[in-house]
Amino acid sequence: MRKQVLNEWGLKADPLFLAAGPCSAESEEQVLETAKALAEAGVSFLRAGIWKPRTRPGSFEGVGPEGLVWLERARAETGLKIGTEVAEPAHVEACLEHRLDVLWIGARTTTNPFSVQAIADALKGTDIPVFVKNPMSADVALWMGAVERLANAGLTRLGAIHRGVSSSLEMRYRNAPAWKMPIELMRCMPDLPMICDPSHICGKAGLIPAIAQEAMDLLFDGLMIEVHPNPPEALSDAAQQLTPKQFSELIDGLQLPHEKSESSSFIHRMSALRDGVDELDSQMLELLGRRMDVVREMGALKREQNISTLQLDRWTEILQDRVTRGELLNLSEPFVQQLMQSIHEEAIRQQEKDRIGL
Ligand SMILES: C=C(O[C@@H]1C=C(C(=O)O)C=C[C@H]1O)C(=O)O
Repeated sequence: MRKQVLNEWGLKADPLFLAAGPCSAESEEQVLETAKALAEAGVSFLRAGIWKPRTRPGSFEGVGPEGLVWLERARAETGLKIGTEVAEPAHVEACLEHRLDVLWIGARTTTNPFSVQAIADALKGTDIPVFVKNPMSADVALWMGAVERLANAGLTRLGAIHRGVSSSLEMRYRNAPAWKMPIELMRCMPDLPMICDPSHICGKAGLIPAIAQEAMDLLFDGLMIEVHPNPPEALSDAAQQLTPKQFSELIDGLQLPHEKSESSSFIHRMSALRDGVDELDSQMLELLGRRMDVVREMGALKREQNISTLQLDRWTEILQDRVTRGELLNLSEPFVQQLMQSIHEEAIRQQEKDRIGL
């Protein structure tokens, strides 16, 4: 259904919505060469950064409005639709002047509601499709807020792009995939088209196919992928851009799963397994409830003796022990850590609730 909406906006989404093109427009030749190579690959729109927000100054910051002329020429020569990232009202005005087909708001901009509101105001009276990338931090409310600001400005053709979140703990990827964020947005805004940007999650070309496939398995409607005719020479994000050939191979190799099956044996077997999960979840919740009963009793004892709620040595010992036990049960360290941290936070809340009367 979300794919159908994209098709209605004139953005080809069958079987997949695909946005591809260079991280940055660098020269007219580079834009045209990429566009021609992608015209055959069934992409929904040609993407190219015109204004590049870089982490530190001094690196290539985009060619500016001149690049919009190159995009228009690419559209005229190939028939591809064209889109770029906007970060401020002046960008919006320039893009509307050059009749871009699609815009997106980048992760850094989504982080700031002032910027998003200024863009929404500049877009009032138009109904150009706008995609909102997730904010840099794992904050779904900010992401939803940006979509809502655009909707409140009267825009109806809205979508989301997931590009991962920065994390000091993530070693493998440039940005942690943090799939729970787009999944939560899909749950809260089920009609919003949801695209994945594996280029920014991965940061390295070689990792992109696996993440693109994972996005398909998680019901994303499409992909936005950086493609450059000569990635090593790219002026920005050289390591994560694919050649047009690599892009086509990636798309050809994707498996597109269905959400539901008609097979009665599958339905029957899944239903039995789901009953098992329901039962285990119910036992798990009961155990957690009992754990909290014990925790509250400890809280009462501490209160009587004026002992601190937080017991750092005990907590450190618990965390280490549970991670080790989890590994024996095939549970990953980050998962057990997060689980135990959530449980500990609730334990503190329960003990403090009795203590400070919250
Ligand atoms: C339950 C206690 O209080 C806190 C909660 C803990 C827990 O949930 O396991 C551990 C240490 C304390 O920070 C305790 O002191 O043992």
